[in-house]
Amino acid sequence: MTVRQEVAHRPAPTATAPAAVELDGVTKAFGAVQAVREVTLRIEPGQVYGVLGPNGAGKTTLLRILLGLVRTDSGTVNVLGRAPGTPETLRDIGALIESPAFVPHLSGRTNLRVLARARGVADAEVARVLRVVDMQDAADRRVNGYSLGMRQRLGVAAAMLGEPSLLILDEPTNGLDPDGMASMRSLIRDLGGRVTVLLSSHLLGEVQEVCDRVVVLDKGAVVAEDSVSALLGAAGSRTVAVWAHPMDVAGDLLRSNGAWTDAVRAGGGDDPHWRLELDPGGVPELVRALVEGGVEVHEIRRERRSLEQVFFALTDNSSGSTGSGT
Ligand SMILES: Nc1ncnc2c1ncn2[C@@H]1O[C@H](COP(=O)(O)OP(=O)(O)OP(=O)(O)O)[C@@H](O)[C@H]1O
Repeated sequence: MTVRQEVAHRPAPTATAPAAVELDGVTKAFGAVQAVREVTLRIEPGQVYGVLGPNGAGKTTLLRILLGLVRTDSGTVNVLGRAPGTPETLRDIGALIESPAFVPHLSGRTNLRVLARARGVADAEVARVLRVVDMQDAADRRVNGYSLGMRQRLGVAAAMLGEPSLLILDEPTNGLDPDGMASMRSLIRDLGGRVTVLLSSHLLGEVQEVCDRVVVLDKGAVVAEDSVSALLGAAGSRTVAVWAHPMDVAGDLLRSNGAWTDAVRAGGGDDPHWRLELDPGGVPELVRALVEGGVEVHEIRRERRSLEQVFFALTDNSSGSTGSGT
């Protein structure tokens, strides 16, 4: 059974459903450190929502605020239509913050049973969440023999006990190998749509692949909040690649025009083309100039920027503290 089928009995959120998370002007300082500054955002039910930012940007503080673990200085916080941190609110939230703690000499299944009982969740839930994270086969082995990836999956299973409608995952692929990352990504993607998933990550490739929407924080403040596709589109690159024949004639024409003197030859011998900076409105003029100069234009393609490039441009952080995740 797929994750989709496992959670299918939960009705899909409707357009009129209240926000899963709503923050308005939220601010938090630790002494002189302004960890969160005037953050306003809304997360719709069923979204897979990413919180991105360089080290110290305020990601963990934000997640802790949602769990009621940190009290804000000002602003309003609404989680699943309620105040954060109350027993009713927490009952409907599953969280995986840092590495999950399990009793090492007990099996995965027994660990989940202990947690289920402590939370007043029916035993049958254990089998369900094990199926969702595809851990049935390893469920009766001791946790101390699990790989890191298996522990993380068990952590997600634990967070899902009792069918919370909001899952908060802090760096869910932290320390996983590429296989573990891929299966965690597909698990998160499958959960989206039915459950609201809020995840923080340094791994931009991961966020680009799994999230519907992201907020980018820098020094506690929101520097962007949008769908991943809009962020990539809005920050669209000015760089275009031009395939034309003959190449040399095209190059002479480009370089003789004051607007395109930055054109450089790229692609090596196999795939020669010209690369240059060009605004979208400049394409017709470029094509006209080439064709009038006797050049055949085979293709013009605008380069897509990766979320990583957008992120660095937004946060002015090119120190490499954030990996590409791929
Ligand atoms: N309990 C605390 N006491 C004092 N300062 C804190 C506390 N918690 C966080 N901070 C500070 O607030 C700022 C934001 O920290 P936070 O952990 O939220 O960032 P982050 O984006 O999660 O960073 P990282 O990616 O490194 O985990 C940092 O400057 C941090 O040192």
